[in-house]
Amino acid sequence: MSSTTRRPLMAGNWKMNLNHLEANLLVQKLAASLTEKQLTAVETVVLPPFTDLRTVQTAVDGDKLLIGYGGQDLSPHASGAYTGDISGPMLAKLGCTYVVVGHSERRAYHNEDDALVNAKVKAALTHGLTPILCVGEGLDIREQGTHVAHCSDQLDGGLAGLTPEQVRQVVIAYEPVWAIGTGKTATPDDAQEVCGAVRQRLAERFDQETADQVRVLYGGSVKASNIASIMAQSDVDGGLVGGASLDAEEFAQICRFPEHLAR
Ligand SMILES: O=C(CO)COP(=O)(O)O
Repeated sequence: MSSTTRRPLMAGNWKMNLNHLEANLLVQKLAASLTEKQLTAVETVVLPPFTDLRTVQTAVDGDKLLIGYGGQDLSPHASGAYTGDISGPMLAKLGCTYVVVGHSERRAYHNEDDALVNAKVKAALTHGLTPILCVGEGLDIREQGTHVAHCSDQLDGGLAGLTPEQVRQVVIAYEPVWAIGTGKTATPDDAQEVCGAVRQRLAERFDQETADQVRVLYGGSVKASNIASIMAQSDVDGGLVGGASLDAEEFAQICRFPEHLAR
């Protein structure tokens, strides 16, 4: 399967930004900035903070917007005494289709290791959510030149114990930590090197059909000005966009990256 048969996915990770009123405004503006043709060609998803999800659901359902949404994290547990956590069934009930798992900020600030990330991937799948499993190396690993092995290990850990059928429902995001929020984007070749290696690893660990079907995103200082060159890489199927997704027009421009969708 070539990259042209995998539907491009642009996901806006709002991180800890925007209250529910601002969320409503941004979703409405985003939908108004994109045509039905554009929203059909490129799957467009927002990943707001938990406190905004009900508002986003109301906006999307009320106006039948062709925009998907999801959470930025989930508990590995379905319910129980886990103060402060949010479960897969709660996200699914709000109409979420996606959930980010193993973002480098969760790994760094909440000590999430591959075993926990793996449990969260499994919880997401159990509750009908598509996990966006993040992998990526820090600057030290990049400078040592061991970034491909590092990302492959995170991939193996995150997908441990899954069947090929389950892996086909997962989205992988390669986010080099040194490129997140720094304005320092990986070159298109850097993005392709690791996204290609991720796909190759999926073929080795699972099977070729799985590797061909799974969408692999790039994330790290994606902007309207650099998305086209990143998307020109054969193994990059979309973007996981942080800062630039907080501006409706910039994110809409990112979603219009294919030349024929520009107008
Ligand atoms: O972490 C990211 C998305 O999950 C990337 O963030 P920036 O686009 O702000 O660099």
